[in-house]
Amino acid sequence: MLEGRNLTVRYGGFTALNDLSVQLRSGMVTGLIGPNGAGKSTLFSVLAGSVVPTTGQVLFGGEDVTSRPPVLRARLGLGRSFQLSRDLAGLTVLENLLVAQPQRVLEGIGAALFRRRAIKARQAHMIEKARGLLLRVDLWRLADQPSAALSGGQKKLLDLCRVLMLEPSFILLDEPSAGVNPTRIGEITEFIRSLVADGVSFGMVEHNMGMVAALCDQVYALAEGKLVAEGTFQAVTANDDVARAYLGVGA
Ligand SMILES: Nc1ncnc2c1ncn2[C@@H]1O[C@H](COP(=O)(O)OP(=O)(O)OP(=O)(O)O)[C@@H](O)[C@H]1O
Repeated sequence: MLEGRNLTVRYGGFTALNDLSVQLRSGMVTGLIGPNGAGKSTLFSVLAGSVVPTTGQVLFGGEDVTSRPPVLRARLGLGRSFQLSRDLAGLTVLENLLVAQPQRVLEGIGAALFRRRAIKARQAHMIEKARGLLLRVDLWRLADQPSAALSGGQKKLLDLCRVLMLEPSFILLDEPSAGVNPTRIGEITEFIRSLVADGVSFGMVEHNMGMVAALCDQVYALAEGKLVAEGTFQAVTANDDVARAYLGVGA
């Protein structure tokens, strides 16, 4: 489980998150929804480790990770999506996955003798892993193409495959439907579903309510840095306070 306890984030005098607590349970997909400026991205960043909360705690699998940066959270099995960066856009589809793996440096005198063989074996293993993932999302046929040539939806799938190279147990997704042609959103939804069936848990910030309805087992609705409602998609969207928050009407 990924848990945020009493999270507050202040930027100068502005409170972006106000004593907010969430529990993103294992084995399911949790959606973080709310109108613009509600604090979703801030909460995502705090859970992922790129923002340290002013007060409050983040626990992953019961361990306090509040001040651990994303790279250390990744080692514990917490992955997060990144938009395709300009650096990676110049690489091929396959290369994008091969750079995802952190280098494991072999140490010691004896290790030096075996290093070259170990690196070769490791590369072969990574290529096999990347191939398996790319086959699942129908991108293997484009393995040697520059990733910049992919469609918005294909880039999202590639982005997700890059996260999966690190074999996380829990993945945070920042707007998986953003920049994707609406007719292709179903493919991303299906891939996430298949990963949940494999045992991967997800938390996602998402504006597309169709995708939230199709994927999320539990939903947290935020407004003005606070929690407005939590529960199933149906329960949360039927909540009057949530409706008011989206309409911008004072409670
Ligand atoms: N680094 C920052 N410095 C100052 N204010 C910030 C900073 N980051 C976010 N904010 C403010 O905190 C509030 C919450 O922003 P956040 O991006 O978390 O909202 P959001 O729910 O993700 O919105 P959107 O759906 O528009 O992305 C906003 O009013 C925003 O202007």
